[in-house]
Amino acid sequence: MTADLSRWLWTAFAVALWLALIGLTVWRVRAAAQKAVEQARTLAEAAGDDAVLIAFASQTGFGEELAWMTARALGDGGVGARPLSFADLDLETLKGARRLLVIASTTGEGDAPDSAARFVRQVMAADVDLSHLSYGLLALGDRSYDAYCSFGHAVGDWLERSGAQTLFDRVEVDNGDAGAIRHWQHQLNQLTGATSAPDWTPPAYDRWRLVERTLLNAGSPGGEAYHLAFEPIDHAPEWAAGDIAEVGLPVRDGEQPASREYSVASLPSDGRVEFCIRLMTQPNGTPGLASGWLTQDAQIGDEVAMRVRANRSFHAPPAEAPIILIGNGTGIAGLRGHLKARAQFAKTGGAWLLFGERTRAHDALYDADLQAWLASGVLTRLDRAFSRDGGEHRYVQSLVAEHARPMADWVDRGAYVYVCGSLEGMSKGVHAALEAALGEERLMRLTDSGRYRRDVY
Ligand SMILES: Cc1cc2nc3c(=O)[nH]c(=O)nc-3n(C[C@H](O)[C@H](O)[C@H](O)COP(=O)(O)O)c2cc1C
Repeated sequence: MTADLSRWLWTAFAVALWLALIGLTVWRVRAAAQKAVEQARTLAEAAGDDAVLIAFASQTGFGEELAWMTARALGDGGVGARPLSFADLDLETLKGARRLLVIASTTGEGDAPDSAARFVRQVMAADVDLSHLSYGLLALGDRSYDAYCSFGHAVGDWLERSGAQTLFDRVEVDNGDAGAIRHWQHQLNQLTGATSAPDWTPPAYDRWRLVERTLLNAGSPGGEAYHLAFEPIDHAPEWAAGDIAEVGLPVRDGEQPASREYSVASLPSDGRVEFCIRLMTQPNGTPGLASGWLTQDAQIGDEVAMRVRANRSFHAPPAEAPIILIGNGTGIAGLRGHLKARAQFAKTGGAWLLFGERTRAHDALYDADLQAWLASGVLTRLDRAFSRDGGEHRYVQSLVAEHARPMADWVDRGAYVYVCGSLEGMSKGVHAALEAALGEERLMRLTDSGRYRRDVY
């Protein structure tokens, strides 16, 4: 065999292997999505007319997960259940139900999750008679926010005004508190008559190993941002771009700190979970509990308890649709996951990234990846704003305003808009800039149809 022929054969073999890997990944993602749909259909079919309607409004997937656990618990107790997102909930469905369980998270500053925006505008604004309905309410929130559980309470107050009867007192869950969730489960047992249903155990963490930690922004005027990578020890779970990882922290001063959530910046085909984490500082100058541990104290090779959880409202749009990705700082993590996912398709509808950070010299996070994706056509367009490079402070929202025309064109061509990053520093400004660029009405329609999605913190 000549050297040329053998080189050709090796290249053909490598390309075939690469295509097979892509095919396998696409098949796996489709199979997982199909399984979720089938599960929903089976539950709904088994539910019958007297099913308990479980309406969930979730921004980052926790409420949705609890909705499915609730449906399973009712099913195990012999009571049919039908989980339904607020995105698909209408008055007719409520009129047709006799018993309703609402699982409602609060996001933003006391706001409804995006999936519930249409319901709030169109259904909750009206005076309706729901006196035939009995309901229970699980309100998810976090006491560190001023408007604690306020969307859950808004739904509860509206149901009261509409004449619905309570099945039991509202249950509030502060930051995933296990005790409150157990209380909800006991209320479910009352509904099913079960006496011995096991408590929902806290979700099992998998064992992962920290294998890489790289400082991404040496010399930056901002806080240090790190790229971290973890490899699974026992088994490799499946997940999709947009998903979130929940990290269990070690016990500190005899107390178990609440877990922390991070957007996953990699795909299962990478064989590792990757994050982009900023080292936070507390008001007294000491490092943040979770970010300090992950970026400073944990050593390469250390074991970390973690589970990856679905964040369906930030999953990818169809590959053939254009996507506009908007973010700042460590928000690049979730967006990088989406670009990696797009890179697995031979043909896509195009991707445009608008990103904001402090300096071009030190904070052009994942620049090598972005340049490679620009060169390969995965990324169609890249616009970055660096706020500390001198002159006027330009942020990512400034980019949205500057490029309002092409942005509207992309949306006309069916683009989805994904926003990932800080709530305070970015998402409110980006929202206002999008409203100005696209018009309030159009942005509302995008939200209602699931084409405007946010993963902000
Ligand atoms: C960006 C952001 C804003 C939030 N705002 C509030 C709030 O105003 N009031 C509140 O009680 N909880 C707030 N929370 C806490 C969430 O309601 C809580 O984490 C909940 O468990 C999330 O559930 P989900 O995953 O179903 O969206 C906020 C969380 C995030 C990430």
